[in-house]
Amino acid sequence: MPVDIQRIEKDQLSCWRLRNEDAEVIVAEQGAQVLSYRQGEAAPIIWLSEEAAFQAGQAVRGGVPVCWPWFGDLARNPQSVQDTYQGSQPAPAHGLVRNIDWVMARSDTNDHSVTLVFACNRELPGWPHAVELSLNISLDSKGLHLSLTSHNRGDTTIALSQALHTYFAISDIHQVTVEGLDGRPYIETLEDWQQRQQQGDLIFGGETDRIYLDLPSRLSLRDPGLKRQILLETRGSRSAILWNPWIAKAQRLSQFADDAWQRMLCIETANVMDDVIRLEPSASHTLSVSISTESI
Ligand SMILES: O=P(O)(O)OC[C@H]1O[C@H](O)[C@H](O)[C@@H](O)[C@@H]1O
Repeated sequence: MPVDIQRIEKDQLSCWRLRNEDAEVIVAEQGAQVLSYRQGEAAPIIWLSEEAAFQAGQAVRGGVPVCWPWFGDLARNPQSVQDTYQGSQPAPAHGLVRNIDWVMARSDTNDHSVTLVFACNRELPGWPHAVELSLNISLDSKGLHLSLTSHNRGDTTIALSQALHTYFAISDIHQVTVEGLDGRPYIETLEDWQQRQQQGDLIFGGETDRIYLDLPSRLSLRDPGLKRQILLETRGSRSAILWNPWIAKAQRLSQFADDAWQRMLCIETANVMDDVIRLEPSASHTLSVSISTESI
């Protein structure tokens, strides 16, 4: 089966389109952000907002933004992560790399798979640390594989939090279930960051913004409406954020239709809270997720 890599433009953003058999992935150089992933005529697997704007310097709503070298609000991170930022400007949410250009450093194709490697080795404002960052994006007959590697080239230990902030496309938020969380501790960020424990599978009945800890390597998103489950296999991660803005927050989000909360769910493969990374000099860490689907 032919595999194919093509450079395309989406408004102001330079992108790459990877195709393999009947699957297609589009990645923007800005942020090395996967924008979309679909297999054949089926509904997209990764969600991209119908109001997405492809503007330089602005993270695109949907796809897989890379959050690095911290996740979320820096002030909510462990002190060791907060201490790495020395900027005079307020620390931006989700770190420093999601709206700057990365470099497409390498591509590989063979009969069955296609891989792009993006690198981000720029100096980051307020973050004077020699950590090389790369994202490997690989499409094969099993699915889409993302691996984010941080390599400490400096001589001090650096603490990082991070996430592959994946937006999944779903039929209806009221009908989907996330399996693999039962019995796991989580932080309910909407109730004063209380620590709780998940009972059973996760279903959705309101705004959700939770940090799950101590996770197994496999989660699944069951979607009876689309007759499929999306499987996530992770490596180098024990934490994930489960996020859906629901009705009121949807109206405040940029590039987000008022009713889009019904059709998306973020499962963000992460290293946050007690799962942050301590990267010693010369050490590297890889955070990976493999995304595939099965019929149900
Ligand atoms: O609007 P953004 O900066 O892209 O953030 C979108 C969302 O990301 C994460 O999932 C956080 O847990 C949410 O609290 C946040 O609203």
